[in-house]
Amino acid sequence: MPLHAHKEALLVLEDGRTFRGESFGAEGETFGEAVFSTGMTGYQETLTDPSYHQQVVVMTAPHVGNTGVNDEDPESKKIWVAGYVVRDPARVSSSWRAQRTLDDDLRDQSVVGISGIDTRALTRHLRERGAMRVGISTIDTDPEALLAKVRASAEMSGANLSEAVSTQETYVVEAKGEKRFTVAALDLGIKEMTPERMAERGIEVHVLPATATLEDVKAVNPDGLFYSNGPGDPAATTGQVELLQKALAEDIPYFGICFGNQLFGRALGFGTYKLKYGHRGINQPVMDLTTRKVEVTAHNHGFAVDAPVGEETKTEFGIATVSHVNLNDDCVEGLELKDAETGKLKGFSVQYHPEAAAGPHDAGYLFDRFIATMAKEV
Ligand SMILES: NC(=O)CC[C@H](N)C(=O)O
Repeated sequence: MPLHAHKEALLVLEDGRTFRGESFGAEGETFGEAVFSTGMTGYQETLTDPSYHQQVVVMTAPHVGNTGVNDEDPESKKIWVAGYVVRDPARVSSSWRAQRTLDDDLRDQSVVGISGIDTRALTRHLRERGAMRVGISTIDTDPEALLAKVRASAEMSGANLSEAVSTQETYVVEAKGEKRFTVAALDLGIKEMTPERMAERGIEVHVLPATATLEDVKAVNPDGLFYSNGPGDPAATTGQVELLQKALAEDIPYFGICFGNQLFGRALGFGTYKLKYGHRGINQPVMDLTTRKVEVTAHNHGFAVDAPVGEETKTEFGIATVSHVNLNDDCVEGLELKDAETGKLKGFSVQYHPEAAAGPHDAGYLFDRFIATMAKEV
């Protein structure tokens, strides 16, 4: 299937750097935070990850769209990225699983993209100057005019976005085989693979809206509480931090992924901060400080927890420690909370993605650790 005939498109960064390319996907104008993903595979999963809400994703992989689009790989019901920047879109989709082209999907879902961009130069710019706001337009190709709109657009710092992407209604993902545990999972932007990974281990997952209360959580009679990944600034997501504190005070075992790690950190009294350009890709090396084992892991985060590595922190809920660190930049990648008296694990979280779609499955053991925590075995 050939690409549609394309017209000129313009990309302008907040600091004034400008790139010219061609329209890819929908025509129009879009704004967001420019971030780059280094994943060489998994563009469908990236596009449909709700954590990318209000972000314009730059793909460092030079060829995007080669295997087209299917209805099996998405991580949610729609494409969430605010815009999409690629070097060279595939002219032909080639896979027995392909149902449509990527270009068609972007058009159908009104996602504005740009192709023909020197994504290597753009990525180096973001790496050196940091993530920043960006605009893409096929209708206003005057750089000065677009720059003014970029500078007037919303910032990621201070943005509370999880409620906008969350389910409105609770739904249940049934356990596969024998049901062993019930988990209340707060949907802050959950990816479909996460309840799936729990269900295949015998967990019945009740996915709750981001606005759920402690009563809603307890109504499920859960063995454990889970917080998902999600978009936005953890410092702006206060209601969910309060809910987590109440659950920890009631000794409900906890597991959090990505945003769920940042909110766990805040619930324990640590701060969070914005990374210069974040981690987005599927080959980030992380060390488990307990076992000293290194995992290759999938990431998508722009914020991180500020907690001391190698030190115990006394909190009102127990003793907190940093469990995992990133070997590229020493950033905190996991937290653990133990009961001050018994030393039993009360909760833990990781900044990366053990459900890994796309990505390596090195960190899949963390779902088993959640089961062991709920079973009070660790
Ligand atoms: N994938 C996520 O959960 C991202 C968390 C948060 N929005 C960040 O960018 O750091």
